[in-house]
Amino acid sequence: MALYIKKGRVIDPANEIDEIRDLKIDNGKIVASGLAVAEEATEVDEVIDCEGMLVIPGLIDLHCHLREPGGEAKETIASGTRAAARGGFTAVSAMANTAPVCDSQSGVEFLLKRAAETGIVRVYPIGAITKGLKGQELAEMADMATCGAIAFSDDGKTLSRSDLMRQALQYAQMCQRLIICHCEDDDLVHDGVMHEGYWSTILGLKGIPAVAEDIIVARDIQLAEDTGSAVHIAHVSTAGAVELIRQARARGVNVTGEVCPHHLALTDSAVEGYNSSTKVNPPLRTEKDRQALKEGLRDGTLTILATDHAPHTTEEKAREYAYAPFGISGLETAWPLYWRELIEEKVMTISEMVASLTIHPAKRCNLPGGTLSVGAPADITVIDPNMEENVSLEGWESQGKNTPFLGWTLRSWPICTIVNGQIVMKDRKIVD
Ligand SMILES: NC(=O)N[C@@H](CC(=O)O)C(=O)O
Ligand SMILES: [Zn+2]
Ligand SMILES: [Zn+2]
Repeated sequence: MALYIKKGRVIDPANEIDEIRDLKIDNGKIVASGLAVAEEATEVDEVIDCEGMLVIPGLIDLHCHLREPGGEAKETIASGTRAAARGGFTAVSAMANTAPVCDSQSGVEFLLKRAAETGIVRVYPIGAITKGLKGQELAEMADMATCGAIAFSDDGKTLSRSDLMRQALQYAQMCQRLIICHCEDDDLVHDGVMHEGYWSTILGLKGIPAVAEDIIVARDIQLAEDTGSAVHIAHVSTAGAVELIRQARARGVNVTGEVCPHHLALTDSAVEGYNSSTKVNPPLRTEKDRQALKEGLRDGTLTILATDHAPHTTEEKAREYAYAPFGISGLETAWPLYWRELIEEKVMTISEMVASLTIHPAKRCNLPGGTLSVGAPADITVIDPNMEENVSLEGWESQGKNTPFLGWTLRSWPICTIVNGQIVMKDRKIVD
């Protein structure tokens, strides 16, 4: 039995395709792509009529937190990958800040094994840079790379010691892996809980200055330049960081940066009301920063869109603002938020936005997928660009209900997610 995707607007940036086409899927692969391919379908085949829909490569999230092992009350690989599928993602990479930390071969193997047993989208492990994320001793990076770690990051924490970051960059280059940097100077962050500025003063909350981010972004760029290694800046949130990345790229440093939906859609004014769902690392910044992120995406300084999906329990987020954990549950609202901020605001073309969620992250980490080429794995997402939906917890798959977007009416939603030729989400519901 084959699966046909009929008459969708196929957008495949890697192949410079943007036209109405059919796709044929068989044995987990795209086997044909063209104008009247679906006409050969017989009764035994399945045909999805996609008139008026966008058919794009499955979305790839380079930055999410699945919490398993150790944080199963917040999320599991099962619930997190269901949230991913509902959000149109066919692959996610899982950060290492679990308990225990994913800092060894057994950690990577555990993740891959659990993902094979319970995950419904592809899961790629990111190994820790330092043992236990403690920032004191390098983890066994080469071992982890051999058994499947696609990149290394101490995300959740800044690696303060520049000597270790330098060594990590050298090792990562040897094992042809990317270092992903969480950039916040710990001393400047201190016990801040939101962006330092007008709103932190008004609200009486301790601030995190923008320069806390800029300073570490500058350091990591300098270290990447010094070692000739590749570096990727996670969750870029400040105008200063965008400018540093722009200048570094112009002089040939191998640096990329990613942007998260919440930093595009919200500013620090959203903290008014003390909704702890707005508490995130790095914090929501100012309008000037938000516009700088958009300009960075527009001019190609920032090439990757990621969610930084960071689920927490309702109990933890119910604490007072200062004591609630940082993080936003982002997989299920990412696409329509990007759409609102980047397409409706005419920052990027649809094809450019799709590239930032597919071929760019795939290429950066040497992952399969990211295209709709004949012969490629059939990881495909179908989007209804006109569907309007209110963000609500009805049908929400992530265990983390910590979203600041409840009640927002958003347009353009994923309606079908196909992983390796299998339909895992249809009509906004997981196919069990
Ligand atoms: N982004 C967040 O606010 N939180 C992340 C950690 C991180 O991405 O730095 C988490 O693990 O909860
Ligand atoms: Zn981080
Ligand atoms: Zn993160």
